[in-house]
Amino acid sequence: MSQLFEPLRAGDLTLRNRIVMAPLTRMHASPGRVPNDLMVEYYTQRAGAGMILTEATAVTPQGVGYADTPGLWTTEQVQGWRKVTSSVHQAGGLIVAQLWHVGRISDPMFLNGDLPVAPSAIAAKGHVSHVRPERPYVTPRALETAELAGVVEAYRHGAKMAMEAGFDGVEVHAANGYLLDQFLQDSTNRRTDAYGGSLENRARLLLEVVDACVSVWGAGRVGVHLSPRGEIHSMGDSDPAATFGYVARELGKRGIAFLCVREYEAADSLGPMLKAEFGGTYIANEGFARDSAEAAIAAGRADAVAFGVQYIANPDLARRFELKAPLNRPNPATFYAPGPGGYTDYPALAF
Ligand SMILES: C=C(C(=O)O)c1ccccc1
Repeated sequence: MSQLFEPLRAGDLTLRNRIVMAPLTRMHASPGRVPNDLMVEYYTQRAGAGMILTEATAVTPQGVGYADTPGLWTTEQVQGWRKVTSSVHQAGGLIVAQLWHVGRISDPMFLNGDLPVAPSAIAAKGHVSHVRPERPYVTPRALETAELAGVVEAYRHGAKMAMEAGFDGVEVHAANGYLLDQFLQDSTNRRTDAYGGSLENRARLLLEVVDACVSVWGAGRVGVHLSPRGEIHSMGDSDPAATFGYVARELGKRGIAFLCVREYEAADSLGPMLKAEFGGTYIANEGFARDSAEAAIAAGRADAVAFGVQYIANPDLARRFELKAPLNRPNPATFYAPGPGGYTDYPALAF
């Protein structure tokens, strides 16, 4: 019998199956970065997932880097997200907010002319054309040591806003070359204060943010997203196994609800080591299909698997997996397009 459809405890969260909706930035929030009715429909359609991890959601205006991505720092944004969470709950779903700060992956056009902030004044290479005007990344401003407590408080505020918005928990976005990942990896963090240099120092901001979220939610409703392979946004670390192994151990000591790792299914994945070091509920993300997810769970390689593109195109993915039904084909041309096309118009099974 496949374990994919068995319930799973992750801290204080109970997933009805092991099929997780991965965080998917789609840029469909209405102006003011407030979730709109289309987002309510989109997430409600996907409530059959064991757990929905929302698209990355900024905790502060300083942490924004793309047009129309949602926020979670104002009352209006809380009200918008509450429509999403209550509709997902009415459909029997579980939904966790992914808390985000893009750091250097921003631009003065999003920051009222200010420079993006980062651990060090090192610009990302290239540009992100598919979701932003074709402009090279600017060189960010290194955050002052005295500013870092304010960054932690922004995440604590976001965690509180997520609770007011009716979420079941929060996931700290520490992956994909955004702020917390920029502090963690030594290619982007050249600080000489207590937040740079040693592995412990580079992980300090992430762990202070996790502790702030735990102070709001309790450990049982806090997760973390990591991407040790570091390809995105010209990231890199001189010893990923040591860096991410340390973080996994520290998160395990805190007893948080889950660790979700963007690991692909590659043979050289750090996933098995990270799962062992963490010791808690481990969610593997990226590069899995139904059968390989089932095999990974059966082999004890993961407790659950997060699916991204498959959830874009298949609102009822969990049911399709259970019935071994064919999947809708995703259309990359509409991944970031406004409106219902490619967002809420993928069909569910008719029966
Ligand atoms: C939040 C994102 C991530 O985590 O990669 C993202 C942002 C823009 C486009 C795609 C994905």
